[in-house]
Amino acid sequence: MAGDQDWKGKYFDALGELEQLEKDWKAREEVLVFAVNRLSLLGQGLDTRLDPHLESLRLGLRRNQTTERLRAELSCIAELLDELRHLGKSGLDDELVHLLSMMRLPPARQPALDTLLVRLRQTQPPRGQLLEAIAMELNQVLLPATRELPVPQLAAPQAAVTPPPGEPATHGGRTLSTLLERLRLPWTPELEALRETLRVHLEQAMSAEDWQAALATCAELVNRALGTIGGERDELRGFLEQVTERLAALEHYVDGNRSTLADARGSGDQLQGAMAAEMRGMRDSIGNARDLESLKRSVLGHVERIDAALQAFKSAEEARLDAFGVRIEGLATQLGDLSREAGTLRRELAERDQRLRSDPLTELGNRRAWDEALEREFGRWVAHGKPLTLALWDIDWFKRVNDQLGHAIGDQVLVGVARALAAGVRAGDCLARYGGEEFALLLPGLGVEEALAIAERLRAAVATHSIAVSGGEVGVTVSCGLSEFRQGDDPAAVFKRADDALYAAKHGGRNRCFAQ
Ligand SMILES: Nc1nc2c(ncn2[C@@H]2O[C@H](COP(=O)(O)OP(=O)(O)OP(=O)(O)O)[C@@H](O)[C@H]2O)c(=O)[nH]1
Repeated sequence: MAGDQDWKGKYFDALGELEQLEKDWKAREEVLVFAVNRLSLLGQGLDTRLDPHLESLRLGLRRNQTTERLRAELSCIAELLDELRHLGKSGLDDELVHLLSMMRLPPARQPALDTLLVRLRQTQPPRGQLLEAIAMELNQVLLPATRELPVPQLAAPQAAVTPPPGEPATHGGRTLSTLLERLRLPWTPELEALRETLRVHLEQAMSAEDWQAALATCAELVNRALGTIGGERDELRGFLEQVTERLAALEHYVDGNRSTLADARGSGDQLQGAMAAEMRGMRDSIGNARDLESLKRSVLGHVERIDAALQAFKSAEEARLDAFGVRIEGLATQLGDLSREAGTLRRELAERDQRLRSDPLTELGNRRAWDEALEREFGRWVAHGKPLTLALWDIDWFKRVNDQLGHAIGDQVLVGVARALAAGVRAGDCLARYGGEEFALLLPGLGVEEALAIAERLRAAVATHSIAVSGGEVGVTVSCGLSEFRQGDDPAAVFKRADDALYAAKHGGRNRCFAQ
């Protein structure tokens, strides 16, 4: 009996343990299903090939599909992830390094680039400093005239390429985007538009084919920029050759006139000599005259010779004056041509200058105009110490506008916001399109309190007026971050504070202005 009791006790103990184990397994399974669900949501958007498998995995878990089917789905996902890891970590970086190593710089600069590339190959991301050094090397070659200019302080490179939620940018995308921004190429509006398109692509997750296309666009961008530099150099060389020719012609005229003057002086001396001789002859004739008749003849002879000498001098002088007139006329034509050409060139340069500094879509100043204005106003602030405030604007939920209404309407909204902001600032304030849907404003002479009041007015103006777009109206809001220049600040520090304030405004609910 006692043995029976033992056996029963053990049986119930074992049953209890089994029940406990089953509960533990159930709990663990729930945790695992939850974790797989979350991880698959996180992975969504990484790659278009991966998305259907992740979705099917989530569905399978929800519908309690067989372990076999779940395992098959998981092995597909693992394979794709392996492929993506390879592409993201090495393939893309290799392509970037390959692209850089394809660039041929002048012999004096090539070794420096080679050394940097060797270091780039040996360094793990993030490699911002190395890329900055490479960008500087390329800048030195591309625009020697700007060698002494500092590399622009990219106040918020991360922000500029932060991927939109749900579309994570790869590390390589950010790297390439940052590198492009730091290159001091002659960004014509056309090239800027191309760079912006590329940047928007780089912000999104891309397949291997997309990468190839993006790198090809990148190479094309650099080549076209180099072409622009070459074209401008040729144009300038042509103009200088023309000016040199005209100067040579002017020199020729000056020489011609100098010899004309020398000739005139020579024939004047000749005339004077001839007249003096005739006068002496006349005086002698008068002294020696024996009768009136011979005196008359002799004097007449002298007078006729004097007259002939004068006539000769006069006609030589007239010929000289005619030649001189022709020369002067030629000279005037040459000078007229030169001054017309200089005027055309001046106008073309001014137009090109304007194009280089303006954003073709919104017609506000572009990033280049902004960088220059910031440098200029910072210099004034250092010199005079009058208040200076910087404001950054960003359209709220702009991605939704693009997603729901299309990029063309998105562009019209951008223009509408730019106009609303421009309408509310003074002529001396520098308003520029900093990038994508971001605007930057400099308010010279205003402290943060006054600037905040203006920003509030602008924010309210955008929020209360719909923007007319093709086929209707769209209402958007903007957020703004402001910061005033303080003792010891440099532009990058102020930009960073304004950007932080903008971030706070976004996270504080959007459609608001914050100052820091
Ligand atoms: N139509 C158009 N869209 C642009 C242009 N430049 C940038 N964008 C888009 O602007 C959107 C910015 O989106 P996000 O950075 O996610 O920000 P958001 O949707 O405005 O959201 P919050 O800033 O957080 O309020 C991206 O979808 C870009 O593709 C442009 O020139 N034209």
